Amino acid sequence: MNVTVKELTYRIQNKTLIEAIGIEVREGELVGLIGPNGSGKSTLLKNMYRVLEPDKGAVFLDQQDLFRMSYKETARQVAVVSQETSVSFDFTVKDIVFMGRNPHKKMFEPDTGHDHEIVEQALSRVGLLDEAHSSFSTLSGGEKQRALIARSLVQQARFLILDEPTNHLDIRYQLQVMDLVKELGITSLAALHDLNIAAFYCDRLVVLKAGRLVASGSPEQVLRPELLHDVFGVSAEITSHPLTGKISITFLPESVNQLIEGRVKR
Ligand SMILES: Nc1ncnc2c1ncn2[C@@H]1O[C@H](COP(=O)(O)OP(=O)(O)OP(=O)(O)O)[C@@H](O)[C@H]1O
Repeated sequence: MNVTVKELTYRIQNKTLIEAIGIEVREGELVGLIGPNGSGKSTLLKNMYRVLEPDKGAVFLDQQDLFRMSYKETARQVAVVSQETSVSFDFTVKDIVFMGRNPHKKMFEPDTGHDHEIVEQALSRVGLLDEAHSSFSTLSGGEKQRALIARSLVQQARFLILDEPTNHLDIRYQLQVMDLVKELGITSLAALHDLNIAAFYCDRLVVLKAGRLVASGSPEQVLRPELLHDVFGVSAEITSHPLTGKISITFLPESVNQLIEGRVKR
């Protein structure tokens, strides 16, 4: 699925949180949405998964206008994995994953063997088959995210939105979740804070600053020291990693920066 965002603007109480954002996520791409705290990443994504209603602009899923679709149809096309993973009731992992079947069913329609098969396949794919009957709330953060990814798999959505999916996860689970997302190959847009992870996994990056799009392109094109300084207010050295060939960013704290400048002057 190709996703096109056109001139998306969202205001609240006369404050413009995102303004005229235009981005494209092409079939099978993983696009990273980066930007400092408060730059509008979650607001943009919430407009795209219809928790918020934009003031202006459009989103097209292939040729279909997202804002003209029913919510049920939207749920068949768009899956969301966000960082908020608490649930109010004591659901099992399997219950949570089963919820992904809802947009495909009528009210009170019983689950079929086909539904069970799809759910078990998804649990197996994310490595949680053994946890199927465990309580969701007892899972580790990484396992919860994997369960939510399994839910989006059974949803059979063609566009995956991830809002800081690796937040609060330790590095092993961060890599595991990103490996999984990459391996799925679903057209995906992910808000990410870790720029090295974004550089490693994403096909392209889009950068927000104060609600506006300020750059987009491959990680190599986007992650330049000048941009990091301008957008995040930090100094950084960018190298190409000898093993992975990917961009690697070393952030330089102000104290180190002063030391380097001092040496250069001497
Ligand atoms: N309901 C609201 N009313 C007023 N301002 C809001 C509201 N929701 C968000 N904001 C403001 O909009 C801006 C963008 O917030 P948003 O959560 O989209 O940023 P973000 O880039 O996802 O940030 P973070 O990286 O911290 O998660 C922030 O300044 C935030 O305070």
